[in-house]
Amino acid sequence: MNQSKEQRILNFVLQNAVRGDPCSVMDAIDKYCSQKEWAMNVGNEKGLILDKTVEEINPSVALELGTYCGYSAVRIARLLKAGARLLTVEFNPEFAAIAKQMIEFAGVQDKVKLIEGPSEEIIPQLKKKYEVDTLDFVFLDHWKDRYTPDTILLQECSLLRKGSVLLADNIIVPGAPEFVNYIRNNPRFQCTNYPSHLEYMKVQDAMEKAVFLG
Ligand SMILES: O=C(c1ccccc1)c1ccc(O)c(O)c1[N+](=O)[O-]
Ligand SMILES: [Mg+2]
Repeated sequence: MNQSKEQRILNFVLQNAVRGDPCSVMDAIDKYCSQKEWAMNVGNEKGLILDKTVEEINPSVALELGTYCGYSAVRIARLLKAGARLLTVEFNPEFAAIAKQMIEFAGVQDKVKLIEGPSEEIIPQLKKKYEVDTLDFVFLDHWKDRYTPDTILLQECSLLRKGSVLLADNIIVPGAPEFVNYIRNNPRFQCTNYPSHLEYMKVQDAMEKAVFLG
């Protein structure tokens, strides 16, 4: 049966990266997706914004919405301190299966909990089922029309605390205009925009950071 693009990305990583070396995994994905087949990984340019945000926060508990092939999960997990953890949520079972292998090959599986299912079902389970008190960092990179309802749901579930940081990908392309309107006009968030480019393309994109003020 024809392989999926995501399987071809994983195969390229398995053949070209170094097991247990997260940076080699990120580099292999970026090389394949810039030279062979475009894919919706956050990429290196926006990835550096993600890195700086994670390093500033040094989170104990981080949440990612939208795992895809695991590129940003590997990127985030490699920066986490001992004992810190990333919960990453993926709705698509095929993507989740690829991401699981990618995370394990990169050697960051002990820091990452991959949860398969819709974000609107998983978020209300985080406290009791996944033993989360509050989230220090949330990376939003899933369906763009879920950014706003899931941000509201995080608040309703008391998962944000004063200083919790949200970072949202794709503010321009594909775009999340409803989320931008919601978050920038909400007095409970302090927002910062980071202009960048769509992964592997010369197309304007941006990330939005939103600090929860409590
Ligand atoms: O929505 C798409 C998309 C739309 C159409 C075709 C391919 C991808 C997309 C594009 C770039 C992203 O960085 C990203 O996170 C996504 N996404 O689905 O979450
Ligand atoms: Mg994205």
